[in-house]
Amino acid sequence: MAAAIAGVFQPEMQNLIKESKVLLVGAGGIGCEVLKNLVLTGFSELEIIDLDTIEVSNLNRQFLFNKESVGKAKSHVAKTSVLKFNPNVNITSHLGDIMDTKYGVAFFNKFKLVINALDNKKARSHVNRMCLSCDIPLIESGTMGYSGQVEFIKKGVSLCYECLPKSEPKSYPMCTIRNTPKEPIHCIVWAKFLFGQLFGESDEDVSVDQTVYDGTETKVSARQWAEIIEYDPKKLLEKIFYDDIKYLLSMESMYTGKKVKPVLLEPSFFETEVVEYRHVLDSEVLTLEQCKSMFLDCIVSIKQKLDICQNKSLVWDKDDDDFMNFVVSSSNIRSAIFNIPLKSHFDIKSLAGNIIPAIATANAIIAGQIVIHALRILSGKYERCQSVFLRELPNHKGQILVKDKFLQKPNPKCMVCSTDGEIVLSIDINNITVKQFEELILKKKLNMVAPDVLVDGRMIISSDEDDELDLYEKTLAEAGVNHGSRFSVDDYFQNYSIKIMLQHKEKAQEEDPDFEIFGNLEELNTAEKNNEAEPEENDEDCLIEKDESCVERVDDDLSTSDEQAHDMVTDKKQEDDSVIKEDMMDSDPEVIKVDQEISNEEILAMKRKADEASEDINEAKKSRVD
Ligand SMILES: Nc1ncnc2c1ncn2[C@@H]1O[C@H](COP(=O)(O)OP(=O)(O)OP(=O)(O)O)[C@@H](O)[C@H]1O
Ligand SMILES: [Zn+2]
Repeated sequence: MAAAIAGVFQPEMQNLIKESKVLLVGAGGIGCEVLKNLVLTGFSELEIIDLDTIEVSNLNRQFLFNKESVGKAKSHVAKTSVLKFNPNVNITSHLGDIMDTKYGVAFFNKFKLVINALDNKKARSHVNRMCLSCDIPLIESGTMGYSGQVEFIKKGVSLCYECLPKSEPKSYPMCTIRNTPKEPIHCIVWAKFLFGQLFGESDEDVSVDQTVYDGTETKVSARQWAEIIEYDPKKLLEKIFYDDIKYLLSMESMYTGKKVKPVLLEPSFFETEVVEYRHVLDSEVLTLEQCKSMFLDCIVSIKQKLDICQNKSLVWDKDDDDFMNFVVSSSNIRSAIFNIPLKSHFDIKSLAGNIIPAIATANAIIAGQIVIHALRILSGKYERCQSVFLRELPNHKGQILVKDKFLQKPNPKCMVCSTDGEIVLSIDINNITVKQFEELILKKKLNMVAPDVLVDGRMIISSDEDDELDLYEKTLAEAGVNHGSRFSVDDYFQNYSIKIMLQHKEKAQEEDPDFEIFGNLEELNTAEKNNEAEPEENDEDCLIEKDESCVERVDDDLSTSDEQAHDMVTDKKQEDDSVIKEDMMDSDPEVIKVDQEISNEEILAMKRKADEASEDINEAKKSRVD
């Protein structure tokens, strides 16, 4: 089935297709489709990289793989499969991480075009930087359920991947989770934390500590108490769903205003016999009595698993029936206490596992569009490579595949693709070590791989192991960093530099964010003024983050249409403050807001343009929140 492109394309284009070396990053859902399309279109010089091996769950949509491929490298199997369609193609496959330093500038420079078919922001940001640095056009893509998008990225020509703020995974205030849940998801998140607290490494404690009356009245953690009572299911039930609730109710001030007060379950609930629940379909909602019975049963089974587990710590997994039952039963009992509707096993599994099913058709449509972009890029028609969006529902014109009217220009204030990138870091210099600064801010937040840092001309972090700087365990203050110091940060691997201006801000209380990043000083001052003017009544400072494990990148609300050309407007909720706040003591960020600066004036100007261009501005405002 070798590609026959003679007669389809002009001779010059045929040569470009045959000779242009293309790198495909990711051989998953979109990657497999793209590879097949490239090969069938006549592309003949391809390299593909993926760090993963094939799992059974990939087989429903990653059709270059079959049962025999399970456990083998995705990139190698994908290569072998497509060679059957067209054996005249030269494909090199790599089993590896694209962020590995062996895939540096020399590797990227070989390619005429790079295509991202990835599933995480970190790798996407990295490839974005490599392509900007090598000035290679990049096609960025993503799908989520029925939605998807394709974007063209070229240095100085278009927006880069990091030009606009990205929506962060949905997060919930920790205080809401602990004390004032309002929606089923709050109880589901709480139940997962409870699992961690009782059986695993606790991220957050959601059940109160206990006093043990053993003559000494010792205060012990809920986990220690559970061990003391040998995970007696009935005692746990009573503690979690009665004693803890009574404790919450004792804190009068907690339930002022609109906050829903929990209602104590009748003591008889804890006494009654167990009922049968196993016949209930996953799509049906259990009764409260059935939830109780399920809870009692799964505690016994989980305890058995804990006993045989070597390190005495379990990790919650949606695919373990007992673990899942724990979350179903305990989240539903808590919902009943807070007058929140109960949910079915099926719904809770989707919410708890953050599962958005991958749709093969969405991947196929996006992959088709990627190849159309690739052809336009090769023929230099950059202006025709506007972003394309696959919508879950048709727009007012009945279209599901819509594109921006114009190619968006780079954001002059982008901290990645603009030449004068400088950001302001507000942090307590006595409360962070040089090592934490490197790991949590430079690598984790700013996506660098191997940074070198000079402060006021003095090196404090080096990517060269031979440089023995010996400062890593020191705080920034001890390493000679002051309020107003300027960091010059270079990542030679990514060929990326940024200046960071440091503002010392004492961490007054535990809940204060450990650091904040602002686009510039003006923004910092505005944020500070706002803080002074309106102290946040809410519990925003103790947010937790939802898993994003299964979510590929995509616009949350793809309501773009042809006319809604300039809707690079972010969702109004996000544009309020372009700040990153993060708790660096946790491995996971506690609070994240969007980074990078787009001034309000710019946003207004964009909105005005969108107004002019669109018949339906309301729809436009909702879109583009990736
Ligand atoms: N840093 C990286 N280097 C190389 N490949 C990567 C990197 N990060 C992610 N990938 C690959 O990108 C692909 C993305 O594909 P996809 O979104 O379909 O994910 P998947 O893991 O195949 O499916 P799912 O997550 O739904 O089970 C995966 O095969 C993944 O291994
Ligand atoms: Zn940019």
